[in-house]
Amino acid sequence: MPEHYYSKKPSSKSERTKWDFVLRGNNFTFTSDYGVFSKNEVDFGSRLLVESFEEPKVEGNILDVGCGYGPIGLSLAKSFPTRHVHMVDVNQRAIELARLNATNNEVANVSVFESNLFENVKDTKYAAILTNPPIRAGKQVVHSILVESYDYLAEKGTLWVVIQKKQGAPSAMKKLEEIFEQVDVVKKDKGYFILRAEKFD
Ligand SMILES: C[S@@+](CC[C@H](N)C(=O)[O-])C[C@H]1O[C@@H](n2cnc3c(N)ncnc32)[C@H](O)[C@@H]1O
Repeated sequence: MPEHYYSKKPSSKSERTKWDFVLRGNNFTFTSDYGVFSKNEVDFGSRLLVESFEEPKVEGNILDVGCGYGPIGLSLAKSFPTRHVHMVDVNQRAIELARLNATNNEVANVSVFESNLFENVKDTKYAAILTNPPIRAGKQVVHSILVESYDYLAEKGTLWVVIQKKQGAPSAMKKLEEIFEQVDVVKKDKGYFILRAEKFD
């Protein structure tokens, strides 16, 4: 069986790497590894997503779906210290690294837990949900994240998605428009789209 970054228990050898990266004006030292998405630097799409993100108008926690080693959730937790950020992933190696990165970067307002999609997510009133979705897991998984997010958002809560045009941005946009009251492309850069969907009721 080929190894994927979205395996529950990656079997690839472990060889951690550590590097510095600035997100939203804050310095981070990240540890990543084989068997997780983006081993050597923060993915361009993830960076575009966090740099485009605007603080939600409503009270509430923030959720990062498919957190990997943690760049999205940790950068938002650092930017918005009064909010709590939940970070979930199906990949146990990613969860372990996200926890380590939270500790090493002194980010305390996060909870990192294992979840297949929203399976273990209990909060249903998130102010914002962000995702750089697992394209390689298939369109069904990606669209499940988009569709199910609606039920986990507070009224006026927003879903933020980064997706490349060639990897399905137009169909993701169409799917979001079927469910959300307001959907916008807030940024386009190098073929990456940042989609923002708002729930009104
Ligand atoms: C494109 S990567 C983004 C990782 C990380 N957010 C980043 O910016 O580097 C997508 C992530 O989704 C996770 N994933 C895949 N299938 C999932 C599922 N069914 N439920 C939760 N997470 C999943 C993968 O393990 C991977 O970490």
